Amino acid sequence: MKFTKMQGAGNDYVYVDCFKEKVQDPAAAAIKVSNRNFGIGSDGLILIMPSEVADVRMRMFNSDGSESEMCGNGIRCVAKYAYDHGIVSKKEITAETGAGILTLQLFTDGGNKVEKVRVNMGPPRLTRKEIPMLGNPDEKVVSAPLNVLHSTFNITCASMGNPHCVIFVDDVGNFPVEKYGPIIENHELFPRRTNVEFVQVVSRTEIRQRTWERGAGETLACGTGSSAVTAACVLNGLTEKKILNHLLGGDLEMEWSEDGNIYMTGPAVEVFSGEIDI
Ligand SMILES: N[C@H](CCC[C@H](N)C(=O)O)C(=O)O
Repeated sequence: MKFTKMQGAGNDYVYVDCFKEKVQDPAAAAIKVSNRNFGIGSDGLILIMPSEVADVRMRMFNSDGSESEMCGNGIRCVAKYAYDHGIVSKKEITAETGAGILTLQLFTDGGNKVEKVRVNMGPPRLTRKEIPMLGNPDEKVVSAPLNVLHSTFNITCASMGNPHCVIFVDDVGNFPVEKYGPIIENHELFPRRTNVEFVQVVSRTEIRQRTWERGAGETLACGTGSSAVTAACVLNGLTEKKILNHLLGGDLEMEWSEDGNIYMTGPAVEVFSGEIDI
């Protein structure tokens, strides 16, 4: 199988061009290629596929083999791959994902390669039934208490096609993400598990985020997570609607626009290509 390794803000995936390649068992392939000792090393596997309703289609598998509806850092890399490798020739493209059809705007460098992508991530879905979460299906979850081990956290939850649970902390750099992340990911409140974002508010326009991803553990960045966090910051009255988010692997520019959609702008980088037996 031919592949291309790409990363967006340090959130790295193995990308396969399914305009050319066929992947029989993507869940098994994701587990194999993601392994950082016995495989290529990545947070998961992303398939770049033809679509009947958009310019390109993305399917995304976590490093544990589970499939997610959406991946924010991944969709920017899919757009870069599609443009740089001649699948599309426009700078505004559409992509079919498990979270619907998204519109992306591509920004190129001097060599006409994509270096930055702005994605309309759509609106945050805020009710329990949309996330999904147990409890009153039509209720929003904004700063609701959740007991974990011997601590109580106030959680704000949103779906960007995939589920997110946002928790504000004082010192995100020293927060024990590995201790609380997996317990919240697998908490009975979330029937499809959840991604967990820990966030420190720096100012009305700047935040820091660390992410415990469903199916992958702590990663250097999460684009859908950053979108859910943007909504959570505003819903809790902590920031403006336009913020700069510092993640472990880089920065994302975020905006919850007046049109109700969340816009994410960030880098997309091709690292190397190769072939692997699967
Ligand atoms: N890192 C990705 C999200 C992966 C989400 C995945 N872990 C899930 O199961 O939903 C992003 O940039 O949006």
